[in-house]
Amino acid sequence: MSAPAPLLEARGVGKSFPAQDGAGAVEVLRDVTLAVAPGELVAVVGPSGSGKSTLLYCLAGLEPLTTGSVSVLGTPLAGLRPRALAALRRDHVGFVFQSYNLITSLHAWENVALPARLARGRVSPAVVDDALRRVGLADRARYKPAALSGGQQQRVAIARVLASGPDLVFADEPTGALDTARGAEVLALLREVVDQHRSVVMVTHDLEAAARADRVLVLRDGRLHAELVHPTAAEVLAAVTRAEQPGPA
Ligand SMILES: Nc1ncnc2c1ncn2[C@@H]1O[C@H](COP(=O)(O)OP(=O)(O)OP(=O)(O)O)[C@@H](O)[C@H]1O
Repeated sequence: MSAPAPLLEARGVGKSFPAQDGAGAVEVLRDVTLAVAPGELVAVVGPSGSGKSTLLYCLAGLEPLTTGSVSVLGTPLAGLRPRALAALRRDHVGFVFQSYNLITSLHAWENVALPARLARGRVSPAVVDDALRRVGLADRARYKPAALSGGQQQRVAIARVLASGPDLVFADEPTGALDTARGAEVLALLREVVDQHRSVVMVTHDLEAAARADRVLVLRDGRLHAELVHPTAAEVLAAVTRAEQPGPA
């Protein structure tokens, strides 16, 4: 039997930003090639500044690439007009981002309901209630984001993913603002997402979170430095420590 088509494919992705002193460009990602299959939970780890968040933004179509290509569900993002790109994200992609997150004027329940409503025109109230209950926030449904802690806002974002059921979820530090027990619950919910043949790509500094992934990609200076399959937390730590060492890769 042939392998399932990847939900996400990146080839030779490079990203440069203009240098802050105005002289030339800073190369942040170099030649990143990867594929994520349905049912995979992939973690991206690496030293601070190695390009993890930039990679996530590029893969999610939120940042234009300097070189290379990204395809989501077989559709190359570069060929899409802004409206088609927005529709692809709306219908198939979910985000758990600290800085691309909840709509401040809507309370938690409305934030959870919104993506499903936009994608399908309707949402079942019971599904929204259930998603909030599963992240432990049933009693905060009518709270606006400003009245929620950082960790609670992250959990609302997870509930939004549970309620809207996107094929591909990008998560930036999904356990970052949570204590160990809540972090473990969130990882269990992300595992449920991939068990439904969907995919999750998460950037994390949390070794225990990375050790719950099927695959861990280690970035160093904007390049893929190593790939670990079902590693332990100790193996992730060793790989990140190696990536932090100066000298040739
Ligand atoms: N908009 C931007 N303009 C210029 N440089 C940027 C921009 N965004 C990111 N960078 C640079 O790209 C590099 C990688 O940043 P990025 O946030 O992707 O790293 P990271 O691995 O996620 O870091 P951390 O673990 O500290 O969050 C950094 O040196 C950063 O200064």
